[in-house]
Amino acid sequence: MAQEESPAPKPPKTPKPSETPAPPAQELGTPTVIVDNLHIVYKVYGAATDAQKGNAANALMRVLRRQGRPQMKEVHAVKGVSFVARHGEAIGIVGRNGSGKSTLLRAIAGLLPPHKGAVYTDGQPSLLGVNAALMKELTGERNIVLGCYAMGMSPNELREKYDEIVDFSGIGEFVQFPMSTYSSGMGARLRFAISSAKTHDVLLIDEALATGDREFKKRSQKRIKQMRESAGTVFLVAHNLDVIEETCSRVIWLHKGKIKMDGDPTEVLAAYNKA
Ligand SMILES: Nc1ncnc2c1ncn2[C@@H]1O[C@H](COP(=O)(O)OP(=O)(O)OP(=O)(O)O)[C@@H](O)[C@H]1O
Repeated sequence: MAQEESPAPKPPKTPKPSETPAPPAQELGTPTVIVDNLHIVYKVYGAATDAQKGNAANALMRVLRRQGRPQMKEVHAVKGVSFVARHGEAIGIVGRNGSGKSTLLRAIAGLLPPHKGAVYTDGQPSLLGVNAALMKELTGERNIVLGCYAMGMSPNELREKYDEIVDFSGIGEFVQFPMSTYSSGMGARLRFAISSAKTHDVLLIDEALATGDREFKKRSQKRIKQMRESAGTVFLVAHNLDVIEETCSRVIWLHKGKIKMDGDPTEVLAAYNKA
C-alpha cells in the first residue's frame, strides 16, 4: 500500500525587515531632546600671530593704516553631533579636555546658536553649572530666593522648599553669609540644591558634582535618580568617571567635537579608558 506522502514541513516564515515588530513603545520614553547634525563654531577676535599681537605700537599702526582688528579665528567646537535623548534617561558626557562637552550642553540649553543643524527640545532645559549665575555679593539666603524665582517658583513653593534646599546643600549657618565667602564646593552644592528643588523636564549639569564631598555626591546621585524617575532627562558632564558610571544610564563619548561612542555606560567607559 502506497503510503500517503505527508507534505514537507514549511520552513518558518522569517519576517522581512519591514515586518520586524517594533519594540513596544512603552520601553522607550518620549524624546525630550533631539540634536540633529549640530555644528557650533566660536569666533575668536584678535587671534593674531605673534607679530600682530596687541601691543600699543601695533594698534597705532593699524589705526594709521586704517586696518581693522587683527584676524578673526574660528574654533569649530562641535562637528555634526546627532542623537535623541528620552524621558527617564540620565546621559553622561565624557571626553578629553576641549572635546566640546560644555559647548554641547550650552547649545542644548539654547545659550549658543547652531552654526549648522538644530537642537529640538521638549520644554525649556535648565543648565546647572558651577558657573551658573547666582550673585556672589548676596547671601546664600537671598540667592535661594533669587534662584527659585528665576526658575519660575511661586512664593508659596519657595516657602515650602526653602528649608529643604538649605538642608540639602549642607551649608548650615553660612546661608546667612555672602556667597563670596563660600568655598567652591559650598557654592556648587548650593547651586545644585537650588536647581534640583524643582522638577525639570531636562536638567543639564556641568561638573557640579565633581566638587562635592563623598557624602554630598551620594545624596546628589540619589536626587538625580529621583529626577529620572519623575520622567525627566538629565545630562551630566563630569571628569569623575565613577560619578558618571554610578549615575548614568547612557554615556556619550565626545572626541574632538564628534561622537566617538554612544551607549551602555560600562561599554563606553571601558573603551574610553582604553583609548
Ligand atoms: N567662549 C569660547 N570662545 C572660543 N573658543 C571656545 C570658547 N569656549 C570653548 N572654546 C573652545 O571650544 C573647544 C571645546 O571647548 P569645551 O569647553 O566645550 O570643551 P570641554 O570638553 O568642555 O573641555 P573641558 O573638559 O576642559 O571643560 C575648545 O577648543 C575650546 O578652546
